[in-house]
Amino acid sequence: MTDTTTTLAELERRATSRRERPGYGHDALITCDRLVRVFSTDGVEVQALQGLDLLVQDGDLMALVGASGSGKSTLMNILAGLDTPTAGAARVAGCDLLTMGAKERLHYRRSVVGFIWQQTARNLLPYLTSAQNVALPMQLTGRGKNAARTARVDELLAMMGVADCRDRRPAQISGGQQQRVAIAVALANQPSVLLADEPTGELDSATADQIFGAFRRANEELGTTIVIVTHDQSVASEVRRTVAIRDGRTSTEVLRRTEVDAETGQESVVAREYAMLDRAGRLQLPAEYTESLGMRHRVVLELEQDHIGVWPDDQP
Ligand SMILES: Nc1ncnc2c1ncn2[C@@H]1O[C@H](COP(=O)(O)OP(=O)(O)OP(=O)(O)O)[C@@H](O)[C@H]1O
Repeated sequence: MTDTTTTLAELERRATSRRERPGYGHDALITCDRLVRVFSTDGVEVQALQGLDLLVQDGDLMALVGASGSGKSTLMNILAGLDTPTAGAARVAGCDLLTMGAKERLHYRRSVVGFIWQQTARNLLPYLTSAQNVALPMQLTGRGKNAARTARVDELLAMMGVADCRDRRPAQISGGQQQRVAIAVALANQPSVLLADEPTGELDSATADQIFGAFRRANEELGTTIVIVTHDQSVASEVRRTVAIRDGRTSTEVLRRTEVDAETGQESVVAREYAMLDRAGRLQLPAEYTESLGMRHRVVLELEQDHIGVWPDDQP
């Protein structure tokens, strides 16, 4: 009898502690929890996202990389509020991207996220000057009085290093300047998150560096969280965190930190690559590792004191 009571009490205690444990990503600005997106065309299903987990903290500046077709743009479209996932959960700055109604979605796209696309022409209205392009999002949301808006427009254009483009239309400025004006447009309504899909894809490397500098300033001076999809290795290696997507899931992550040499005082950036362990305990082993050891369908796992060993199948 006592045993049964103890067991029940213990079970209850465990259930309560599980219920009270903070949910996955409760303190993250962006939470993607087992995100799935299936596209069906002509009866053929493509699983663009296959249970993707991703957490981004407030104030992060991070890059997303991955082969063509791995699901990067699908994820960005969902985070931008332009597409809805098939299953899973996605939350950005407290907004639930699956259950949002039309009105909330409009507010989300105008004020919570800002986006910059690869095609410079997609970011700006061609018949408006840079200043008018930056002012437009504020006018649409009725934000601020005229004088305050003008001041913010000038402040953002100056921060992005394109104050001299103020009164020119997109066709009268370079592609790199257009992208920097586009960042100012995206920042106009003080979004929590900036999303950029290959923002330097159409530009040469010197111009790409300037664009990246503009993102860094937005991150450091305004505290805006920034997620950049890029193929550009130099951009990916500039950020503290690079997450790789493979087959619709996050697969590896590189974290970089600055170390100071105790003797010389010299600073150097140290990068470390991590494999992602998803919430179900799944781990994606790099193909080059498994191939080099001939690992295929089964592997042997052994729990050691401070690591888990993975060996090739020992059965004939
Ligand atoms: N609207 C759609 N209809 C059908 N399939 C789609 C659609 N959008 C994307 N896909 C498919 O989903 C998968 C992921 O595509 P996605 O565009 O997200 O990849 P990506 O990593 O952004 O690629 P890239 O680097 O080439 O832009 C691909 O197989 C793609 O063909």
